[in-house]
Amino acid sequence: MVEALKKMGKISRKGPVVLVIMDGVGFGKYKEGDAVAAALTGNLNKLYKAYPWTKLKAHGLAVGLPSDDDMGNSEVGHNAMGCGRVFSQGAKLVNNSIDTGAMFEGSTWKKLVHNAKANASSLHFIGLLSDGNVHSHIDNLKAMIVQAKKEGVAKVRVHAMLDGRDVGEVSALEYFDPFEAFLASLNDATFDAKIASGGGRMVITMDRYNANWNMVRKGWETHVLGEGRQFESAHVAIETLRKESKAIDQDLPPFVISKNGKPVGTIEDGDSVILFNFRGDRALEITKAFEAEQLSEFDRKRRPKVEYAGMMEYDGDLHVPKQFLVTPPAIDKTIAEYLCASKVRQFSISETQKFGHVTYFFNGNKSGKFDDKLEEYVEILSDIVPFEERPWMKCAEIADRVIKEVDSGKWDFIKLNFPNGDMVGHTGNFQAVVCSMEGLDLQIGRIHKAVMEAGGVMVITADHGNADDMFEHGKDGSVQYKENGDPKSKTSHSLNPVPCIICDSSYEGEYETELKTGLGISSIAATCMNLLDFEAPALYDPSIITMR
Ligand SMILES: O=C(O)[C@@H](CO)OP(=O)(O)O
Ligand SMILES: [Mn+2]
Ligand SMILES: [Mn+2]
Repeated sequence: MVEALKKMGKISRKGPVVLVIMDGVGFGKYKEGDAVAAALTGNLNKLYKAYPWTKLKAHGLAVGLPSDDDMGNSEVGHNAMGCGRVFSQGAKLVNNSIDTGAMFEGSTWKKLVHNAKANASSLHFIGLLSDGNVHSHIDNLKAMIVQAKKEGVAKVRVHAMLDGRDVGEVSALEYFDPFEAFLASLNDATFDAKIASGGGRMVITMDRYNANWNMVRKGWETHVLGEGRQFESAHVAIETLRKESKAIDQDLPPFVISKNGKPVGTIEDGDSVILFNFRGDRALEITKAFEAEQLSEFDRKRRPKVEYAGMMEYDGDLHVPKQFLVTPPAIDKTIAEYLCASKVRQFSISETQKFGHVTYFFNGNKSGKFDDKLEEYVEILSDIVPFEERPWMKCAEIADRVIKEVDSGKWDFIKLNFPNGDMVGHTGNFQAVVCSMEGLDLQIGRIHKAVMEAGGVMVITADHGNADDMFEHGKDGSVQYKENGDPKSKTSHSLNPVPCIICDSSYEGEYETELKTGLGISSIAATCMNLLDFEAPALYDPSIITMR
């Protein structure tokens, strides 16, 4: 338990502190492909003119990733904002665990390897095959396979999702081809490793926040049951399905690798299974499908009795999965916990696609509340559509509810996430992203008006960039083009900084109008505490405002 925060006695205001997180909206580095700059955002433009604002770092070391070459993502971004400081994140912890050999000394690894050897059964790996380092890294997988062979496992099967969302939108063969060659180089009389199934990450297995369990059902059928369209290799599957479906990697239909009509790697009783993704949001549902005694979300048809482990513990409240390879960052003393201890009434909202971001990620990957009486979480149901077809998503519905809650006077701290810049940004469709930003801007204007009328303060920021960087650029900064002359779309997050605008309805000179520079998004937590008239805990990264 944390202690109540100390009141500063410097700020008194009628209305709430409203933290608006514009997911995936940064400051573009290049003019071309910056959909944030290209959009008509009259409201944001006005706010930049009227209020103090600064830029915050949202990638790499500033959010606990291994290096400044790593783009930010929602997990590490919301963790940082929610706990006020920076923890070494999954990507880094898994690297360390493999480099030091700690993973292979651990009881979970030993148990799964022993199980596969004792039963002369298969060790399966399920996960995202790329070096995106948001959910997984291919090098981790390779290290585990090499080690499995060394320890005498005879049969390895890999169930691999195509990425195209944290890496180039049609880059899958850059990972799959060398990976198949890597497996071939390991195979000999004692060892047999193969890719057994796969598909686009937005089609199978990696759903999140219960948005679309059909994806998990399809993943189960593909990986576990071996049901689906058969191909002789992942390479052939990807080439064929690309030609037929015209889909980019993340949307490629599922495939099963077979020999003589028989899938090469269904998951059977006695097998061991490792989900090698380290990030939890898109790992929880498939984990539930393996672990739950009863599953109401879909009919598994057959549930093999396996030893199942995740790369990490994905939910620190519910302790899911039961077994994992690497201990997650010990994120504690979050802003929500401090605010509950200080009797601050808090309201959190987003639509399904980002609901867990302002709850589970914000609370350090814990799904529960700290205090039911002080906190309310609201989820607006997301549409199940390609978001380039509905780029406004549910931003108006989120704003409607936020305005209602601001008007109610019930809350001291309101936080919300608008998914538009990110979810539409990932589609790579420039026009749709511009539209998403314009839709979002209208809602920012509405919320701003309500907060000002209520005598509150609105803090506008983001967890990382995406919409600000929609074209591929070469090393020299030039736009990369496709054969047909269109710019190559960039579907992944950017390395760009994000805004922090402080729109204070009742500013009376309590703090300097010049905001600090050079800080990261972890400073959002202390800033919100100050705006609520609390001293931030000494262990938190500095506030963006300097109190007078
Ligand atoms: O969609 C996701 O899972 C990631 C990208 O891999 O995006 P975000 O971190 O914004 O949730
Ligand atoms: Mn995000
Ligand atoms: Mn994203």
